[in-house]
Amino acid sequence: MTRPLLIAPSILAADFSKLGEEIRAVDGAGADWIHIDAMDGHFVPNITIGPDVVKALRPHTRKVFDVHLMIAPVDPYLEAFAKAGADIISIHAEAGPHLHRSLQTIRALGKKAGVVLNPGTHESAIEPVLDMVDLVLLMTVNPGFGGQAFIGSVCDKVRRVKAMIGDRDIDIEIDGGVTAETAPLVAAAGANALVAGSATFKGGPSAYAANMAAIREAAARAR
Ligand SMILES: O=C(CO)[C@@H](O)[C@H](O)COP(=O)(O)O
Repeated sequence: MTRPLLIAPSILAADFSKLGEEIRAVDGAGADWIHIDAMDGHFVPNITIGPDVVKALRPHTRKVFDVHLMIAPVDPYLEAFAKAGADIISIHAEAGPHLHRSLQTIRALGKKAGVVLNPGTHESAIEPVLDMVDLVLLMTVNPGFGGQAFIGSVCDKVRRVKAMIGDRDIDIEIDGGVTAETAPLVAAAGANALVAGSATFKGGPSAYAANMAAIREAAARAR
């Protein structure tokens, strides 16, 4: 079965002085999911969005809130992000301390669970938890900042993860440096959900629809 192609603008690249407006703009411009990056200044060298901001943004769209937690340890924050309105909560395999327990908690909170791998982490780290997740997110940059260069060597890992997943009902999402030029590489390798920050938000609101359409069309041609 071919999974639907999904475009998830990362609001890390949006204008933080008007995040609600920005979310409404990408919603209207064709975003499938809204990707929200929560960074703790410890697991990654940047601090961004917490659950109170997610809660404040929730009324601005009915689209799926795809929340990527770059937090270690993450367990103390799962409930707060769930209550704030996250639909998918993704956590890093590298963040620990107990990946299996954290995924159990996310599912027990009634949310979809995602597991994330940094570019330098082998996919064997997630094999034992594949039956507990709805999403595998493969980073194509080292996490912490938007606007970094795409790491193409991750494409081989996308292929291997796709094979490992088999017929399980799991989306493969890519995050970092996704553009109309790099999207075909990961789509051809088997990814179906594409996070795009800089490539969506460049040029301001009047460009968002065309920016996302360019990524979507380039990826679709490569599948
Ligand atoms: O999680 C992260 C970075 O850690 C990403 O979601 C970035 O925000 C993607 O930004 P672009 O590379 O698309 O600008």
